[in-house]
Amino acid sequence: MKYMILGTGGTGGCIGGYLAASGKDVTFIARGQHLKAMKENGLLIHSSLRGKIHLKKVKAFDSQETLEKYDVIFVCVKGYSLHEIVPLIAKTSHKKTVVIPILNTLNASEKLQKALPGINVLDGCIYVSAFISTPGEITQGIKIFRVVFGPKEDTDIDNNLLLQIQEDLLESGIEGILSNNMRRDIFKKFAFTSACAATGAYYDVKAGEMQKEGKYNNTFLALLKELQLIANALNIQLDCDLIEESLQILAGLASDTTSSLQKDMKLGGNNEKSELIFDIVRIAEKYGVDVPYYQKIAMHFGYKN
Ligand SMILES: NC(=O)C1=CN([C@@H]2O[C@H](COP(=O)(O)OP(=O)(O)OC[C@H]3O[C@@H](n4cnc5c(N)ncnc54)[C@H](OP(=O)(O)O)[C@@H]3O)[C@@H](O)[C@H]2O)C=CC1
Ligand SMILES: CC(C)(CO)C(=O)C(=O)O
Repeated sequence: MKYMILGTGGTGGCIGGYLAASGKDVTFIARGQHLKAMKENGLLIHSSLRGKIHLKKVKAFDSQETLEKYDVIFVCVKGYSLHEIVPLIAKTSHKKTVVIPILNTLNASEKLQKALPGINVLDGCIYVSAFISTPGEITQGIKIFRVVFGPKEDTDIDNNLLLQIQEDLLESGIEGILSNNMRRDIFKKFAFTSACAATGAYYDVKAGEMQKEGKYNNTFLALLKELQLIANALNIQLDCDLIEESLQILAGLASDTTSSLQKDMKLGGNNEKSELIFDIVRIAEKYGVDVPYYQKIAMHFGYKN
């Protein structure tokens, strides 16, 4: 099975790095200094789970260089880069290729499917904390590494292929979960990240501050309560207590963790505030749900209705 990692950043570097380290056929798509470093020295992952993973030689290309077709494409770019990678997916897919977006957004899969009719786009999400620490190197910071994926409702995808992907993930040391309710699972993962990233970015605090009782933790909880109302409005049946589950994930983060939203805001370029914060306000407006905490944070970051 041939895997392509479309976007070798924090998430893609970890998925592809683990798969390649266990002998799977992986091609990495990257660009800039990071790609240059990978071509010269391979990929180095500093992992809290596995120690150092050093792949001395990797198949790394930019989006123009790769001409092959792949069986599985993990889409691991930020929400704001999604539109630019569509031609590459179209070029590198065959009839049975499955595309698995793992982004922290509620509708990445729908957007891709709309732009790529005839290609099998699954739903996916990821539990990991990782970032490019220097070109060619990824730092992975928590002990959870889980990829949840599955077909969208009412689609017909070869189940053996999905089971094979799950087996490959498990063999590589990634907790691969094949789900038959991705609407629920994406919302659960999104909810944690959205509340965590919105709180962290608004107050400019690290996970350790949010873990303690007090103002930051209260905001995190208030956002989660609003997300529960959004889930109700969208008719998403959660199989857990959103607050309990999110508190558990928060407790597992290293105290110096900041979300990728916060990191991107500090860098001053593009960021995912539209997907992670504004989208909730948009949904709330559409369904008439009261979300004062999201509203306040969205306005602070420039949301205009
Ligand atoms: N990092 C984390 O811990 C987690 C992230 N997520 C989510 O996963 C998604 C991916 O995040 P993350 O891995 O952090 O993102 P990163 O920014 O670390 O990685 C994405 C990489 O893809 C590259 N890229 C984008 N477009 C192209 C292109 N056309 N050709 C080649 N390379 C390209 C980017 O390059 P460039 O920088 O030049 O744009 C970047 O290196 C986001 O939705 C995020 O919210 C979910 C859970 C945890
Ligand atoms: C888990 C968390 C909040 C931190 O890495 C994340 O998902 C992100 O960075 O987007």
